[in-house]
Amino acid sequence: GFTKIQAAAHAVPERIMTNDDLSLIMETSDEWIRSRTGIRQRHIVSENETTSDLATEVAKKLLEKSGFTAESVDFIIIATMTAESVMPSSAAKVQSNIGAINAFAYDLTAACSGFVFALSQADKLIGSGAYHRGIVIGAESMSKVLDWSDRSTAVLFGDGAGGVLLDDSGESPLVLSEKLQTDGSRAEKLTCSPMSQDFLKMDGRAIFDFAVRDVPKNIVEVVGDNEVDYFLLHQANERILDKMAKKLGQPREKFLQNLQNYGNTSAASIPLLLSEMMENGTVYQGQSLLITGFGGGLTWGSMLLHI
Ligand SMILES: O=C(O)C1CCN(c2ccc(-c3cc(CO)ccc3Cl)cn2)CC1
Repeated sequence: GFTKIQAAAHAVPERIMTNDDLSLIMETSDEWIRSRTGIRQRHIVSENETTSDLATEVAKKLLEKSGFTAESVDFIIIATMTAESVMPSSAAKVQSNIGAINAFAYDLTAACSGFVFALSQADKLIGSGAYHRGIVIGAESMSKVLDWSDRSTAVLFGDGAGGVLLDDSGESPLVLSEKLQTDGSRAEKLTCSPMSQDFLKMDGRAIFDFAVRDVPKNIVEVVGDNEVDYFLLHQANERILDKMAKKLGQPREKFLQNLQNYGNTSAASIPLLLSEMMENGTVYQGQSLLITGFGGGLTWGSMLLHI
């Protein structure tokens, strides 16, 4: 059968940092952050909490919600740019933590497009008939890779994880169309290399322009003349969502948003939004959703899903 989303789940660290909390440790203000980004607060991992811990929490919730056993899972893909170790991968740790003894597991890095790239791959693993059930998670502890002395980026990001459990029980295609893109020639505009002590750096103007110029073209191509119930875009900035809605000639309320509560959680932002919106009944089976990631690489990509 076709790929089907059997469950969605999310997990965020307990600790909350408000904009006012940030204004105590750096030259910023709640007014500036809210007016320029829409963000009001973000969740921050504790000292010994890792990306794998967040991903493990999501995986356990997915098994609980779906009722499937860990032994029945064939693969685990974690989209992350903040794995606490390269080897072993976060996915391998999650595999062990949940006892998914029959699953192969790997991490995928595509920055804020990671979840979309991973979901596309998972859809093909299942669509090929080679595998039947899998877990795809976006998980980040961005607070561990930020330059906390750079107020232009430190206020934008947050920690969290979200994911989906997929299997091959679908009666009709999940993915109606998709387009994944990369432009490595603009790689220097958004970088992060913790290994060489280089924390997150961003040319905000260049990335903002990239989001407003290149991403809408990708969305138009993927949507075609299909109806879309909701657009679940990477939760980077509220003003970008405003501009996207205008550029695409779609009602702003179709562009779901929770960045006010979590900040930009990179690869976790789309699955975190999807999980919350399914939990509160905004999103439900039978709807057409457009998911779009965009960020470092530069990478960007959309998938039109009939869930
Ligand atoms: O208004 C201002 O002065 C500033 C102008 C710059 N801003 C930006 C710029 C870029 C991003 C961003 C980041 C990523 C990385 O995940 C991906 C996608 C985007 Cl569009 C977020 N905020 C903040 C407000």
